Amino acid sequence: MTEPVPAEGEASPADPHLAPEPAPTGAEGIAQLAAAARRVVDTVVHADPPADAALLAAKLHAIADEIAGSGRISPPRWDNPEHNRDHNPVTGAANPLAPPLTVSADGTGGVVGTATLGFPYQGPPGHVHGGISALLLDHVLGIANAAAGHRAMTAWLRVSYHRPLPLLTECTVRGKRVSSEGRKIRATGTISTGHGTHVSAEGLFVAVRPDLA
Ligand SMILES: CCCCCCCC(=O)SCCNC(=O)CCNC(=O)[C@H](O)C(C)(C)COP(=O)(O)OP(=O)(O)OC[C@H]1O[C@@H](n2cnc3c(N)ncnc32)[C@H](O)[C@@H]1OP(=O)(O)O
Repeated sequence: MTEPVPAEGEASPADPHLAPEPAPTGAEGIAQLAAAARRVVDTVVHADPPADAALLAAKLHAIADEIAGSGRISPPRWDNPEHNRDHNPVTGAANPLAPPLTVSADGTGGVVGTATLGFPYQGPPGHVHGGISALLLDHVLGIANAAAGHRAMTAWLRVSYHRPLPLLTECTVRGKRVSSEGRKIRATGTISTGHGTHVSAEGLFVAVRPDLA
């Protein structure tokens, strides 16, 4: 018996990017979609303009329409930490904009995460955009505060760029709450690689008012 031949444009069952396993549900399914979307973004940033760009764009729009057809989640709220965790632009597995950075406790009261940033995050050639470094630090300092029991918003963040942060190199992002005084919390953090510290930051965070939290 001959194998059915996929129609033109239809993925072959041997396509390595198709998951033949049981369909994932919930957060796992969204994370899988986000990972695929992240790969599309990375590929588009790299690509020479393909001859059939308009056709490919139409296919991507059709996929987006199909995904949108499954409905939209309700707006995020402070009291839904899972949503905030999964959808944020730094560690959010459900957010294609997130590298994503994976963060855990560092055993000394702070938090630590690692990520390897690719071309979508490029600023100076071959290096990470400074605004992206600030984003990573802002968020990781926020997680450090949350881990220390403070749900807080950034009032100010001072970022120092010591040396360019290379793309495609695993970097380590650390954050730690250093003090708190009433609702005001101070935290510091760094981004480093095997070559040392590339970026450091200190910030003032203000605990979310109880009527908003
Ligand atoms: C785990 C999840 C991690 C998520 C991390 C995400 C980090 C973020 O991106 S947060 C988003 C960016 N930040 C923002 O949008 C914040 C916008 N600003 C605000 O909402 C408010 O100005 C806010 C919350 C900072 C402070 O407002 P409010 O809650 O009314 O506090 P307020 O009474 O004005 O000030 C409290 C104290 O902080 C001080 N303060 C407030 N803002 C500042 C500031 N910018 N600089 C210095 N001090 C400040 C005040 O002087 C006051 O001090 P004191 O108690 O000694 O008199």
